[in-house]
Amino acid sequence: MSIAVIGAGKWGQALQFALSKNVTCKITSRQRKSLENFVSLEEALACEYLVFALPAQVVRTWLDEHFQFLGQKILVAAKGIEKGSGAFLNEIFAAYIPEENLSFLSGPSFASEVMQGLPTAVVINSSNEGLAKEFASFFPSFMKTYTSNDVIGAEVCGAYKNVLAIASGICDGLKLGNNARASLIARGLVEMHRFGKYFGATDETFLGLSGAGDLFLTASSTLSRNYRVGFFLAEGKKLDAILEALGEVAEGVFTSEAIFELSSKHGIYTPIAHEIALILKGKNPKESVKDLLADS
Ligand SMILES: NC(=O)c1ccc[n+]([C@@H]2O[C@H](COP(=O)([O-])OP(=O)(O)OC[C@H]3O[C@@H](n4cnc5c(N)ncnc54)[C@H](O)[C@@H]3O)[C@@H](O)[C@H]2O)c1
Ligand SMILES: O=P(O)(O)OC[C@H](O)CO
Repeated sequence: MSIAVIGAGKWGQALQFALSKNVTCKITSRQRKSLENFVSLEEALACEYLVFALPAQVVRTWLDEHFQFLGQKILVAAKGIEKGSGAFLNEIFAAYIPEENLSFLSGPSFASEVMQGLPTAVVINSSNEGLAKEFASFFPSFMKTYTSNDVIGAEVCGAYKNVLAIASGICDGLKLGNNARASLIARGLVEMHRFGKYFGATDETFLGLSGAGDLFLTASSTLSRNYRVGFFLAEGKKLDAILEALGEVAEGVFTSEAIFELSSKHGIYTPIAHEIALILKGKNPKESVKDLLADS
């Protein structure tokens, strides 16, 4: 078997590190990097299994410009909803790859901890159970892999938790306390569930690794890029400067806009995500806190 990771950012490198414990895992990116088994894009695309670790917002353009379906089996490792279109990643990939060849990775998984070989549990989500189990079998013993067929639920959880992590960072940046952060995360889980159910997600996904697990992780740690964006926004730093200094993607910044658009279009009650979208457009975080506390 042959497998390659597309994208050599933090997550792509972490996934190659993990997968290389069990199999020879190639990696490629637009800029050549001095990584073991770094290969050309052509060589990567010729592999039987591909793991996509690109930022969600560039996926459609990347597929348009580079991808040719040769029967590859795909594991999408990105988390996000495309702004502008409001498209989920499974919808974007479905235009290029048959559903039975598609799977999606979710769950509480900081790249930096995977790179240390620390215990991690993830979920591989696909309508094709056999494919999910194939990819699950490639992961090393320190990464416990579960499988699920709730692709929509996993996608909503992975994307929405990033927006809630920004909210949690804002809460801590404003020094509102542990009570406030716990309430925010709990209400955020309810809101994420409401949003996911609208699009056909399954209830238990939100109580598992993809939902509560990834939300608790990301909303409670400075290891999260999204949490750090929120924290620095609360301190009055400008978003552009925060992202420049971060040097890595914070998907919640873009997914926030996508959720705002989808919720407005479909009439879904998502007050926390709504306020985060407004804050990212310049609203004072302290005003948002007042509005959320005053909200029914
Ligand atoms: N870092 C983590 O802990 C982690 C864990 C789970 C999931 N993810 C998800 O994985 C995805 C990637 O995150 P990351 O942490 O690797 O981000 P990153 O910022 O570390 O790396 C992103 C990589 O994508 C490349 N890239 C950006 N635009 C591109 C384009 N147009 N064409 C080709 N390559 C492009 C960049 O050069 C960079 O190497 C995100 O959706 C993220 O939410 C990250
Ligand atoms: O650093 P973040 O906020 O993008 O979170 C990384 C992973 O999604 C955690 O599961």
